[in-house]
Amino acid sequence: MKKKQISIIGVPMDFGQMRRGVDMGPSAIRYAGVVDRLENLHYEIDDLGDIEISRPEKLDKLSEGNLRNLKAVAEGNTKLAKKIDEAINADTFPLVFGGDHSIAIGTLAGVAKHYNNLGVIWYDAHGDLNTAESSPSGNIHGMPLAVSLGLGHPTLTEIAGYGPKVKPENIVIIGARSLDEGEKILIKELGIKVYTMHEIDRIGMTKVMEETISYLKDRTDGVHLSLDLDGLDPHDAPGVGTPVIGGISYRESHLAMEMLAEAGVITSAEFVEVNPILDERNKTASVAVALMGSLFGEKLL
Ligand SMILES: NC(=[NH2+])NCCC[C@H](N)C(=O)O
Ligand SMILES: [Mn+2]
Ligand SMILES: [Mn+2]
Repeated sequence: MKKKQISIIGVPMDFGQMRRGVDMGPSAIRYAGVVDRLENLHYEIDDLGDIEISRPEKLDKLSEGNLRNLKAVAEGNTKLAKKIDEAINADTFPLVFGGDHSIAIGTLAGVAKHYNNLGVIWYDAHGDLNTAESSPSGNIHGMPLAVSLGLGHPTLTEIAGYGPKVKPENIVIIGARSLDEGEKILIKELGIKVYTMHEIDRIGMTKVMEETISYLKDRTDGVHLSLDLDGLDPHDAPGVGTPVIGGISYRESHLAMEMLAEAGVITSAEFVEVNPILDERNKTASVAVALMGSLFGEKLL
């Protein structure tokens, strides 16, 4: 990691899906000791606190078409994009805690304008490539990657006043094992690079990360890591809203983070979908913090 200063930004957002509790993710991750962990690695940490997200009880849950809570999701992400922008202008590394994965819309809106060719590693069981038309659920947390490609409702694709944020050839999805039909079509049409669980089983995480790193190094000038905890197997990360069995192991995930640290390619990161209500004694938040340790260069010896 190039920058020695990290800005932590919490996003207690749960409007991108239907299970309450994921808004407590940022607290759970802090409680699991993230600041000490990163300070021990000699980073200077500035915890900027949480983005203000309206409470659902107060909200007129304005949905549009098949886009649940569209207005609330757009509002939160607009604020987030601004905060990210400030963190990067202050020459710090933005480290974002979710919240559901719809917050990647705001993170990428804030990050992408600082790069000509931003790369994205999407570590996830899902593709999150749905649009209102293809989504089986209407949940916006299943859409952020499509939105960042410029596909979807303009209220989302134009956040921060520009779009698209990323190019399909600069994206690598790792850990996919649950894709909707429309997502599969889009992946083929756009030629997005995907390592499904099949490839991870077959060639191993070492090869997957070697290939990912050299692929992105060649074509990008910065790489954002968007890590959905449901990319991991539910055995290791049970506290998520949309678990899918047969996922990436704790060990493989550490290896992936260690290889990213060694390569020094990551320029911003977010850890999302931690839901303490569904968790077992804060296990998933602790796993997230352990992975952040590896991402920022922690070693045993
Ligand atoms: N970030 C997530 N956990 N996304 C899950 C998405 C699930 C499903 N593909 C949907 O669109 O509803
Ligand atoms: Mn997911
Ligand atoms: Mn996701």
